[in-house]
Amino acid sequence: MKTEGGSEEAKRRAGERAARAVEDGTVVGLGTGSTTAYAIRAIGRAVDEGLEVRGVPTSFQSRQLALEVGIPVTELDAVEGIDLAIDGADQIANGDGAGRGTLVKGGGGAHAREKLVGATADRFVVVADPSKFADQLEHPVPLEVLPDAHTVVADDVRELSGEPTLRDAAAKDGPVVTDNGNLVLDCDFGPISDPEELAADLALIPGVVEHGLFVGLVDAVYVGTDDDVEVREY
Ligand SMILES: O=C[C@H](O)[C@H](O)[C@H](O)COP(=O)(O)O
Repeated sequence: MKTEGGSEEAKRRAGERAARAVEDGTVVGLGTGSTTAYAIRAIGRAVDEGLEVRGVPTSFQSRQLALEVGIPVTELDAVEGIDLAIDGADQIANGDGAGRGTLVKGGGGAHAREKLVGATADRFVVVADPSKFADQLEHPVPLEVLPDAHTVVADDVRELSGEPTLRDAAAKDGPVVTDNGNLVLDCDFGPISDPEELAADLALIPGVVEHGLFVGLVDAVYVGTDDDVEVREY
């Protein structure tokens, strides 16, 4: 479930700036989405100029793009670690209190692999435009769920005062099916006062493969605007 984003110029600046942080001889996590795509293309150009990297894609989309631009791709279980992961976000908490730097991800349904790769990385950098920030998270939280679990998970979400919606596919009848063969429930909890507590509650629901709240994972956010990039360390 995607919300309206910022300008392409802002996304491009954020993505290309993050790509400059990729060092020679490293393994880089390749996130998913329109902002990260600018980073992947920039890494591809650097590879053309001699940069040696291996990319661990987080989705079919990022793998396809990496292959298209010439980044050698590998898998998480074929590397000893990830030096840097670059990824986008659907919403970022910028308040000073609990939950600062917490993300909602999964607008493209890729958050399970994105969390795995981001959590594995020595440094996890998010690329975004200013429209992604909020004082308090309120973006619906995507849950990747086992296909036959969607009704019971939806009931559990309602018990947590959330409103679940099975994500429909745009160019196919029926629901979105993730790269892992699962379904997605977009769960509206309204303003989320305690993201850490909600993340813990969601993680305990049987049938939930992964939820889209990223708590305590991000190291920095590169915020692109139409004429600059601000780096916010967390
Ligand atoms: O599943 C998709 C991801 O979490 C994306 O990183 C997120 O939706 C942000 O994408 P975009 O940069 O296109 O706004």
